[in-house]
Amino acid sequence: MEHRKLAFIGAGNMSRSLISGLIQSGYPADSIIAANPSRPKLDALAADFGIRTTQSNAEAANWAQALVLAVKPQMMAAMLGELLASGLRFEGKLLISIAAGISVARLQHLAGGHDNIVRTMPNTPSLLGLGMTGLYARPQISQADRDYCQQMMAAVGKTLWVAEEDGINQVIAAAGSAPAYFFLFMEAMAEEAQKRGFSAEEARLLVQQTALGAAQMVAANPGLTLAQLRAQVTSKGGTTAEAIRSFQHNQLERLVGDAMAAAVARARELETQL
Ligand SMILES: NC(=O)C1=CN([C@@H]2O[C@H](COP(=O)(O)OP(=O)(O)OC[C@H]3O[C@@H](n4cnc5c(N)ncnc54)[C@H](O)[C@@H]3O)[C@@H](O)[C@H]2O)C=CC1
Ligand SMILES: O=C(O)[C@@H]1CCC=N1
Repeated sequence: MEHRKLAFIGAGNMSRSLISGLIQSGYPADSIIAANPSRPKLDALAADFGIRTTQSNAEAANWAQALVLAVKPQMMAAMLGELLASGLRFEGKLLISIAAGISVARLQHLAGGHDNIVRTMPNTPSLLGLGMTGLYARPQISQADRDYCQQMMAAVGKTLWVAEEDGINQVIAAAGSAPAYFFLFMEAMAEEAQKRGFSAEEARLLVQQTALGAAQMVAANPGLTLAQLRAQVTSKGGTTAEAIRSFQHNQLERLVGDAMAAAVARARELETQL
C-alpha cells in the first residue's frame, strides 16, 4: 500500500491494534507517529513497534499526510479545537476518524471546514489482523484517499464500505461493538462450565476453543448458511436440540435484536450530542 506519513492522534487500544497490524503488514515504522498526552502508552508503542511518538498532537499532525483521529468521541471537539488553535492547517491532509457517534459533517465543522474526511469503524481484533472495519466517504473523496483507507484497514482485517453514513452506525452494532457480545456470551458459558465442575482454566479452554472452532467453521464454509452449520451439530432428539430449544424459548433472537438496536440508538444519540 501507499506509505503516507501517518499520525495516530490518541494512542489507546484501537490505535495500538491498527499500528500493530500495519507494522506486521510491512508499513514502515518511521512513517508512523503516535501522539498521546501521557508517555507510558507511547513508550510501549515505540518499544514494541519502533514507531515515532510525541506528546504534541500538533507536532504529529503537522508532520503527517494522513491523521487517524483515535481519541474518545467525547474528546474529539477539544482535540481538534486545540489543533486549530495551534495554527495547524489541515489542507492537503486526509482525516480518518475511527470514533463512534461523530458525523462527517460534525468532524468537518470541528476541523474548521476541512472536508477531506473518511469515517471508519474498526474493532479490536484488528490487533490480530482479524479486524472487521466499516468505511464511509462522501462522494467527493478521491479514489486515492479511499484506496489508502481501504488498504490501511485491509492490513488489519476485512473491510466493508457503506453507501450511507448511517451504515457506520449499523456496522457498530454488527461489528464494532460486537466482539464484546461474544465475550459476554463466552463469559456466561465459562461461568456455567465452572459451576458444572471445571476449573477456571478448563472452562476457558472449553469455551475459547469452541468459539474459535465455530468461527473457523463459518469462515471455511462460505457455501453453507449459518443455519445449516447449526443443523450439522443438532442431532434429531439429541442434546443440542434441547439447548437450542431453550435459547429460542427464551427469545435469544429478540435479545440480540434489542441489543443491536440499543447500540445503533446510542450511536445516533451521540451524533446529536457531540
Ligand atoms: N475500543 C473499541 O473497540 C473501538 C473503539 N473505537 C473508537 O476508537 C476511539 C478510541 O477508542 P479506544 O482506543 O478504545 O480508547 P482509549 O481510551 O483506549 O484511547 C484513547 C487515547 O486517547 C488519549 N487522549 C485523550 N485525550 C487526548 C487528546 N486531547 N489528544 C490526544 N490523545 C488523547 C488517551 O490518553 C488514550 O490513550 C474512540 O473514538 C472509539 O469510539 C472504534 C471502534 C472500536
Ligand atoms: O463502545 C464504543 O462506543 C466503541 C465503539 C465501538 C466499540 N467501542
